Amino acid sequence: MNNRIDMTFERLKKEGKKALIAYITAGDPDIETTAELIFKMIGAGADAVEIGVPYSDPLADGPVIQRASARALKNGTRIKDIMKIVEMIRKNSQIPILYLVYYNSVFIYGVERFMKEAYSAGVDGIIIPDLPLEERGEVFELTKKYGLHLIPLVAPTSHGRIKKIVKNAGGFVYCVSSTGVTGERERIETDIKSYLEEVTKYTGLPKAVGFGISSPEMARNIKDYCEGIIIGSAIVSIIEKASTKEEMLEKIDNFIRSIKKVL
Ligand SMILES: O=P(O)(O)OC[C@@H](O)[C@@H](O)c1c[nH]c2ccccc12
Repeated sequence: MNNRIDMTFERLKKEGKKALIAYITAGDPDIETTAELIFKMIGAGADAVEIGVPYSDPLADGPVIQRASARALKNGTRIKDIMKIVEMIRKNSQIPILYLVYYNSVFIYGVERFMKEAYSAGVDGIIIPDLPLEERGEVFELTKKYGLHLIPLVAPTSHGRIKKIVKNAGGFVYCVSSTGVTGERERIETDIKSYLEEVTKYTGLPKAVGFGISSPEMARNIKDYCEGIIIGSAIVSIIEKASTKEEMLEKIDNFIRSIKKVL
């Protein structure tokens, strides 16, 4: 197996560490800055990057990422530009790269064309939060054909469906910490320990937890039960609030370091 996602989780396991998967919306605030921010996150210790393809109706996203998507679309970000960012990162880094993309964007672009170009650019895995189960077979065949992992999402309410959801999955399982949309939460109400133990019954894949994690304390409380932490809105929020690019890059650097330190 030479998918970068698998290799990274294997390496971290040997080191006794957990993965930090950092999310960013492509094209927010603009495509060049997205590339710079990704390099900054890699330098600060992120173990994988999740690049969000902006979409007009991001139903799984809370207000912070919705606004990021709107900004990115407003300045004309296209899938082609995002593929170019990935190619650029690949010239300098072997970090695992994931796309977070809504099904409609993939469908309109052409499922096979999307997977083929993603693979050639250097993408390792795809997350499609709204992929209908009926379409999954075709999408899975194409991700497999191009050596990409299709990352499944499970929720604390998945229970009996977990087995079906993780079938054919590769890379890791995205364990949604709580029901609802993406975004920072003051605390996570789910009993993470028993939830993740339940997921472990159905799959030996690494588990990464996302939704609502925004501080080192929260990451520390969860990390013992999983193999990775995913952070999105807290990162996007720094990007949104910064008044200069320098401030943005510096704050992202500090934030990623502060989380990585506890993992
Ligand atoms: O933003 P949060 O709460 O830190 O959660 C991660 C999340 O942003 C990222 O993985 C993501 C962005 N958009 C999504 C849509 C569905 C599932 C997950 C996502």
